[in-house]
Amino acid sequence: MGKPRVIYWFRTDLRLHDSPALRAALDLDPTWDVTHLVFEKDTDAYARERDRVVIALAEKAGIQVVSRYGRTLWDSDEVVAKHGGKPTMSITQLQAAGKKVGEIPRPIPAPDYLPDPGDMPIDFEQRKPETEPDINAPLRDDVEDTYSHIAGPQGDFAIATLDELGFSAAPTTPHRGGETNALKQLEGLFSDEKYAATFQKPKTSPAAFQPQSTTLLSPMLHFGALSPRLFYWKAQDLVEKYGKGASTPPESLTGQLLFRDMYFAAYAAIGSPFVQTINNAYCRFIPWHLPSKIGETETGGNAISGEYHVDSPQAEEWFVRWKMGVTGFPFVDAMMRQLRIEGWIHHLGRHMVACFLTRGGCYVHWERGADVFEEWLIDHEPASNAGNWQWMSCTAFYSQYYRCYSPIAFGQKWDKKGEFIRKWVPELKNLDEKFIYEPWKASKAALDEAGVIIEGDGLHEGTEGTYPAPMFDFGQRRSACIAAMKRAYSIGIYGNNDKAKDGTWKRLFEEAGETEMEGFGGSSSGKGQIDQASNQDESGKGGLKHANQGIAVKEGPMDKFAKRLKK
Ligand SMILES: Cc1cc2nc3c(=O)[nH]c(=O)nc-3n(C[C@H](O)[C@H](O)[C@H](O)COP(=O)(O)OP(=O)(O)OC[C@H]3O[C@@H](n4cnc5c(N)ncnc54)[C@H](O)[C@@H]3O)c2cc1C
Repeated sequence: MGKPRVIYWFRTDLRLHDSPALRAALDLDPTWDVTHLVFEKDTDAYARERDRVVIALAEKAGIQVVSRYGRTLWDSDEVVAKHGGKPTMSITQLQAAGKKVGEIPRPIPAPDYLPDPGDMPIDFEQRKPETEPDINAPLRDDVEDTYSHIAGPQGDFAIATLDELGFSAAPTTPHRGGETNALKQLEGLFSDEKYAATFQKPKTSPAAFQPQSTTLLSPMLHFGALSPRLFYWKAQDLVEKYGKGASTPPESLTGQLLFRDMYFAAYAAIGSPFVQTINNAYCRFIPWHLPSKIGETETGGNAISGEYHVDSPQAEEWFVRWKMGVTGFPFVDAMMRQLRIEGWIHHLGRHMVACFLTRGGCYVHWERGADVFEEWLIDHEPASNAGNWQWMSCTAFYSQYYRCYSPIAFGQKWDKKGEFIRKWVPELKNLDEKFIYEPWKASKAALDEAGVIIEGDGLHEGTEGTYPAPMFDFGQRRSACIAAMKRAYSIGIYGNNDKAKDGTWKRLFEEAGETEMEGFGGSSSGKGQIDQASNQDESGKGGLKHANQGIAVKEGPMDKFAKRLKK
């Protein structure tokens, strides 16, 4: 037999350093006569499903498949196996199971060379994949060109550019990816030994910008431009060298990476129900507003469909205003605008806006918030996103629902003068710091002096300097939410309970005196529902005021959605 010919499938590992799968491919000493397919293991539910199909096809074609884990500190499946097949629901469970798996492997060096693929004849039939429905259609200005040629639009196997994907707008995020940047960022982080060795997450400010107070390495980890093991061992070695005063998990840098592994292992154990309530035995059922529509999977199971029921027009309006960063609570709005433009916000900022949308304000389903994060985060990770939304909404991992973030006091704790708000909510940039978190309390004279008009709902074009009044009384909403959470906890059903699935939960909650769900079920016939996936154009007048004045933001489906809501 001749030398092996290997296709290496870059997926969750856009790097050369510490890539066990790439190493395995190179160890085959390939000649490029395809005999092997090699890729990094991915335990996300959709990836497992895809890989099952790919592996079957490859084996049928006589191609050997090799895969290695490298996306997490430990192989998530091994962690689950050492945890009795169960999901890791706390960092201590993860640590205990990880210990049984063994020491986190040290990173392996980048290869010295990559073999030249040489001649790659591609004179075979190209079967173009189905591209409908195209959920990005509203954002494209041009046709997607990715499949015009089997070796990519230019025929050179390069990654498609934004233009080639049909997007002409320039990216709004200032953050840039790639392994070179990732390693430079890592080096910068560890050059400040005191910062890295004594890092305590709860002491980092969500309002800090230029620079932010945490590492901002999450997008690099998401794309695999940075190996989590390299990051871990840099941090761990430094802590050992630093000695007294060094921080420890869960607050330390290593602790942050352990949280990441905890969510990955939880997802690996639970599978697709992990990213939803329905069928998820570990996620509490709470009758939030705007629940997902449930569809049937190919295997006959239930899965959220990406669309949702509008049980309450009021909650729908709150949700849209939350997403657009026009709630009238400046700290929440600043966070949501940073998220929309930059694709990243600080962890405690995520806490703040997630609590506000769910159990500490709007009582809107955490799955709605997770959808928005999925769309906008540049570090979006299904395991971390769903897991953290469950944590913050007190449906899993965490249960202290009576502890809510105040959109006023919490921001003031970090940023008395409101500099973060001034950056992201420029309508308020000249407002006295006494009112920057609560502009509705400012006197007419103070508002006039700052050129601010408090008016409207923020969803429509207004006079320059117009900022909306708060969309509700926060104190009242917090009390209503805590009372509703208390009832839901006492009823105590989970996503795999039949009552959660067949609708009989409703009677249970009515009997317990639940009023938060008024109007629930009113639109399940389809009336009043808004199909999020719809990309039909409509001619809503009075264009949406873009939340970030002076910053070009492309109108997305949600903008159209918001206009339609107001029509
Ligand atoms: C509602 C909500 C949704 C979130 N969605 C995501 C997501 O989609 N993708 C994502 O990577 N993180 C998510 N997080 C976790 C966390 O907010 C981000 O990982 C972190 O803010 C990234 O910034 P950083 O790299 O500066 O973090 P650092 O504090 O510097 O931490 C270093 C690394 O540890 C990991 N990490 C830290 N905290 C967590 C955590 N709580 N959960 C999982 N990993 C963590 C990240 O990979 C991060 O890059 C979410 C948090 C919340 C509250």
